[in-house]
Amino acid sequence: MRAPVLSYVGLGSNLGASAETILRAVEALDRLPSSAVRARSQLYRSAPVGASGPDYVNAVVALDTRLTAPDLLEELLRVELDFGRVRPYPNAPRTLDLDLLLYGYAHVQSSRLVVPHPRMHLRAFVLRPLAELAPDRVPAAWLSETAAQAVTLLTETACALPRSETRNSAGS
Ligand SMILES: Nc1ncnc2c1ncn2[C@@H]1O[C@H](COP(=O)(O)OP(=O)(O)OP(=O)(O)O)[C@@H](O)[C@H]1O
Ligand SMILES: Nc1nc2c(c(=O)[nH]1)N=C(CO)CN2
Repeated sequence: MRAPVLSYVGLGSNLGASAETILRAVEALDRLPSSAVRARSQLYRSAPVGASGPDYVNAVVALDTRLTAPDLLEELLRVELDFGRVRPYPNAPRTLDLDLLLYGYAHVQSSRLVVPHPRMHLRAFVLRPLAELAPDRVPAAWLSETAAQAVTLLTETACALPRSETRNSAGS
């Protein structure tokens, strides 16, 4: 059996009940085959970057997975569809966006998947929650270069569901 790989997945939503959607999506990620959510960041609110529309809610999870990176991407795309994701035009508001930010220390470059995520270093809405979970994966220069982007913490009391529990082994 493959050894588990610690990956980091970014979650975003700016359509519907976004905070609740993010928390339910974390539960869906924890149910992925051969995978387990190890930790979830707090939730953050920010204006859309490079787009117009409602504010986003963003978070990051640490996901232990025995799936390959391409298989994990397929699962993420399936979960997005389960949450009603449609793509009418680039950067359109979305019920749920899942980005594979990091897959261990692997570098992946194919027509369908690029890891580390090629725009993560430009996005405070990714770096702030990722730095909570994995400060060693977020260079200080990236944080300072994105410091002007306003990202505010959503209070946990505003969220309907509790933080996900940490589990000890990567799925079955
Ligand atoms: N690391 C990655 N994580 C998620 N999708 C990726 C990744 N690398 C490449 N992709 C590809 O990007 C495609 C389009 O993704 P999507 O429509 O969610 O983009 P987006 O979230 O609007 O923009 P951005 O990629 O800038 O966050 C996916 O179908 C997938 O094949
Ligand atoms: N604040 C914020 N802005 C964005 C986001 C996002 O998740 N949060 N996602 C985008 C495309 O993935 C484009 N812009």
